[in-house]
Amino acid sequence: MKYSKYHALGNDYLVIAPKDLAFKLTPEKIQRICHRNFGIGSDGILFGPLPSENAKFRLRIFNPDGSEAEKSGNGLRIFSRYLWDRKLVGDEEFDIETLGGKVKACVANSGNTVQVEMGYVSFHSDKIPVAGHSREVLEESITIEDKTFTFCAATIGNPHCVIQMPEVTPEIVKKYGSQIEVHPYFPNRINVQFMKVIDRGNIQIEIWERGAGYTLASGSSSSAAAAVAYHLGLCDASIAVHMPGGRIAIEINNDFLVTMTGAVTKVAEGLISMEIFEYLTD
Ligand SMILES: N[C@H](CCC[C@H](N)C(=O)O)C(=O)O
Repeated sequence: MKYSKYHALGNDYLVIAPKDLAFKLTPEKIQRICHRNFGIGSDGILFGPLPSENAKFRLRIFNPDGSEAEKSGNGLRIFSRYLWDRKLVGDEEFDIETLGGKVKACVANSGNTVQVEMGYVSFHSDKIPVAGHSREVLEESITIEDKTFTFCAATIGNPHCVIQMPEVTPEIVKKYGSQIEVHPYFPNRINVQFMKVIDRGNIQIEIWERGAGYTLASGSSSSAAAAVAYHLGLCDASIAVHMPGGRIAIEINNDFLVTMTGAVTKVAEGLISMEIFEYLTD
């Protein structure tokens, strides 16, 4: 079965087109395809283009644990580049329907840069969701083991927990991220970012993704963390988000409409052998 592999600042995805699908994409098969040793290896699968009633294309996004995500910023940049590589789009703006809403995308710089209008960020508990009474989730407390953190929560279609720290490291996000991801506060689980505000135009984040674990970059995490920093008055409306895999440019308007611009790199095209699914029950 054909696939294309791309990465966006080290957050890598496989694109599988419905026309090439040779079997039902079950969670077990997705886990196997994404496995770094027993499969191709990736931070997720982008399944599309699918038909849509209200956009030019529709995209389904799967995490390596087999769960489906409402949105993926890096995934949307990669999918946009895939469409451009196949001449299904040119340099014009086009829209893509996702589970977490419709976005607008545009490919530039000979396919190496993609801009996506990601949608509006909300901090409201009912939309994220976060357990408890209806409110904006800003500067609340969460205790994991011996540590109590102050966090803000946001959604840009998918949910995010943003924790501001004076310094951030991979170690801290790997130590606490997996427990925050599945904390009872978050009925749909949650993506986690530890954020350092460098100055009014720059933040640094370390990321633990829902359904994927530690990743080198994340577009929706960049959007959510930047929106939190802006909402808290710590940053201006144009923010560079620095991650281990590289940098994403975020623009936020007064209504918290977020536009993300970042790189995409093509890695490979290939064929998935059915042998990798041996011993799977479904
Ligand atoms: N794991 C995320 C989806 C992928 C997000 C990330 N790769 C991005 O670039 O936004 C979730 O379950 O919401």
